[in-house]
Amino acid sequence: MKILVLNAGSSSQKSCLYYIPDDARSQHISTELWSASIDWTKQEGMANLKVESNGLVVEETQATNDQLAVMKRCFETLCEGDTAVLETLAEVDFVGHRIVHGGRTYQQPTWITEDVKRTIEQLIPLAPNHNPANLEGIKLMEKLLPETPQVAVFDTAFHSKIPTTSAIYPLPYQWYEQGICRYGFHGISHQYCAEKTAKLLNQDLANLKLVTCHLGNGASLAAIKNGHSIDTTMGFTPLEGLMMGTRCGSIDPGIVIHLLREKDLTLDQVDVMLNKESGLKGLSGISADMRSITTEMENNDRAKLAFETYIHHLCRQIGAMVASLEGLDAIVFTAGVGENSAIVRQETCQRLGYLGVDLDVEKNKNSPKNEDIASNNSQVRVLVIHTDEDSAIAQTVSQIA
Ligand SMILES: Nc1ncnc2c1ncn2[C@@H]1O[C@H](COP(=O)(O)OP(=O)(O)O)[C@@H](O)[C@H]1O
Ligand SMILES: CC(=O)OP(=O)(O)O
Ligand SMILES: [Mg+2]
Repeated sequence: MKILVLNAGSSSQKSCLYYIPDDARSQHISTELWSASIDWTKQEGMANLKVESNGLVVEETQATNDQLAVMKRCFETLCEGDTAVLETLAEVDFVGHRIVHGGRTYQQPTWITEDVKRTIEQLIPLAPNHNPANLEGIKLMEKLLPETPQVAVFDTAFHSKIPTTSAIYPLPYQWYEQGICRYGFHGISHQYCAEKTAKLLNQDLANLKLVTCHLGNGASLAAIKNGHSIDTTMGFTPLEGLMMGTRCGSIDPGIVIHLLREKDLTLDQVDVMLNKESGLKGLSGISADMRSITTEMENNDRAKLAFETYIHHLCRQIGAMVASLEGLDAIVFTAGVGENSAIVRQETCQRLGYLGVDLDVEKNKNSPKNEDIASNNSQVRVLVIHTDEDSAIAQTVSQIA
């Protein structure tokens, strides 16, 4: 079967077409026929489209703010030009979507119906940077592939069984009953990385205590014990936890009350500030992109401050996850920053020496994918894993199809 996967992140739209032989569904075998990514962040009003298939890499830059038009163009390349791998789009058997917020309603992969779309829409206030793009993706696919069944795979699902003490906020209990609780995100990635880690270490996932660090534009940690998420840094929305590209992560909620009450900021202004103008971008005044921060920090104090604060928050919250796990066998780095920034891993691991973490600095320098980069003496393994949320979604779809 051929499965098209759509994964809308806060800074990018990634899509992949997989072929999974019918007799190999349970064996986690898939072939990637085509992949595309759209980067919305390179320059205001510009979208960068990169398509890979047939051994080619084709890049296009579109000068537009019309995200739907860029997405349409992206899917045209499945059937047109040198990157074509299909005669017609109708050859796609199923479409799988990463849906960021599933709330309490959806904790399993789910066939997309009008009800499912309505719930995704109702959850927009809880994931304003993601659920709208997810819904757009579903609607576009309904137009392009009206006969093709679509499946929603939820980023919240993996965390849906975390213990109540991790899930509940110490607010009046009625709010918990009304669904104000920790949902956690990046679950597809955290679960994929945990399974991959167990394979790479040749150990049973049931015996491992892991902290998975998903450091992309959005960033979160998960504490994984016996293969289950038992704690995570993102919460009711993808705003809590680590300092991120443009999001502040955890701050004193009193600041929000103060800004609204004393500083005459409107609710929308505070929302934009916390979600889009904070984090690396807010502190540095330069960029949300870790590449620019690490390049600039040699000569720029604010870039250096942004970097050091990022590492401080990361290490502090890794400590919190280790406390929840009551131990640690491995730390896993993944996603854009986690996979590619040697300096982020090095600075982090250096500060975690007290936990018995000892990095092989030479191995770390090359950012090897799917490898253990801890020294032989390290009491804790350190892995860099290329998160393949998309193939994980395709596998999930193939198992329910
Ligand atoms: N070589 C690199 N060094 C440091 N950071 C990088 C590198 N490549 C990508 N990144 C970071 O990864 C981020 C994107 O991560 P990604 O996981 O693709 O994000 P998302 O899915 O949230 O859109 C970019 O904002 C950039 O900061
Ligand atoms: C949930 C979330 O923050 O996702 P992303 O990192 O893809 O923006
Ligand atoms: Mg992502």
